[in-house]
Amino acid sequence: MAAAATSISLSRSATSRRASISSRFHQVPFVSRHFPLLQNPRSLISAAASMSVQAPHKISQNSFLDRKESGFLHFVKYHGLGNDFILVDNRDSLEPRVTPEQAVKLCDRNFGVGADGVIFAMPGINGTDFSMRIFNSDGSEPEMCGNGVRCFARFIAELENLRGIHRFTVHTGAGLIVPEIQDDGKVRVDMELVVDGIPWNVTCVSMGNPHCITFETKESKALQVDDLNLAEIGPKFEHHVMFPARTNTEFVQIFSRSHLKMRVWERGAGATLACGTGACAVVVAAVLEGRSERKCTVELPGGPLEIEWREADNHVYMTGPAEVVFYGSVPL
Ligand SMILES: N[C@H](CCC[C@H](N)C(=O)O)C(=O)O
Repeated sequence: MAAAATSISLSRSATSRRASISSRFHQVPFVSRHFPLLQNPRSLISAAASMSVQAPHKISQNSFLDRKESGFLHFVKYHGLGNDFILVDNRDSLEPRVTPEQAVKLCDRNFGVGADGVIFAMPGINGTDFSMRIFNSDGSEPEMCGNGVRCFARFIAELENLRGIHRFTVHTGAGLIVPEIQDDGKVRVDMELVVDGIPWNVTCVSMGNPHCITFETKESKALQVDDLNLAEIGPKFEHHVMFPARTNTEFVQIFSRSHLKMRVWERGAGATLACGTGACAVVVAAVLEGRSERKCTVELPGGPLEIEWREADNHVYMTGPAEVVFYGSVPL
């Protein structure tokens, strides 16, 4: 186990960096560290033990970001409200330069750098400016990460030396994300769901089974549910990468604050005439979005259901008919 030479160089944080780091880091010198890609966490200890602290000298963040020595992982540590990540410049390849197993070691807070995940800034895909992949600290790979994408945006701004307000497109496992760096250094991300190239405003509700409810696309401010081609759009929601277990999808039109109309594309069943859990999820979403009262009539293609999300006990009550169609016997 070769102890790798690791050096720490201290430098004052540059003014522009202060804009991107929360105030509690305002006076702390920026510490840049680069760790050789080690085979096991013990090596990190020997590397840490053998590290020599050079006399503090100023490095520009650009010179650090330009470091390319092979055999080392050069990274920048970011956090979004304490959710912290190791950010890696991977713009030269769509293959992460760190494996999930190495990510686990790097994220180890005792034997590694310590982080909630490793995020890779990669080349764009299908015309986007960049793509982002992330490994969790357990080595698994999520489709997306809200705090992470803000850190990603700040990292891109450093790498690309962007100043002021900037928006760029990022391909992620959850589809297209468009972060916007604001002039105060904060990052705004539109977390809409892009399905078939169209941004939809959605609210997702679990009734024990997953439901994705939408009242509008970003462009058109209200759905006319009878005009929708469910056979075309339904499967694109059901199989969207955002829903690894797939989802039921309810498309809703508001007639009044107590009268909603919905059509449903069910997971595993397609367009059905009625969906009880879906109607319940619709009322929960409508209340959460401030669109309806807690007690509504939900009109489905097969007929109405009375739904109440009762404030007193937080239960959702569904009232509706159930009728015999016929009696039958079949040979098995
Ligand atoms: N039709 C059922 C919902 C079935 C949901 C199923 N399609 C799923 O995969 O969750 C209902 O009335 O609640």
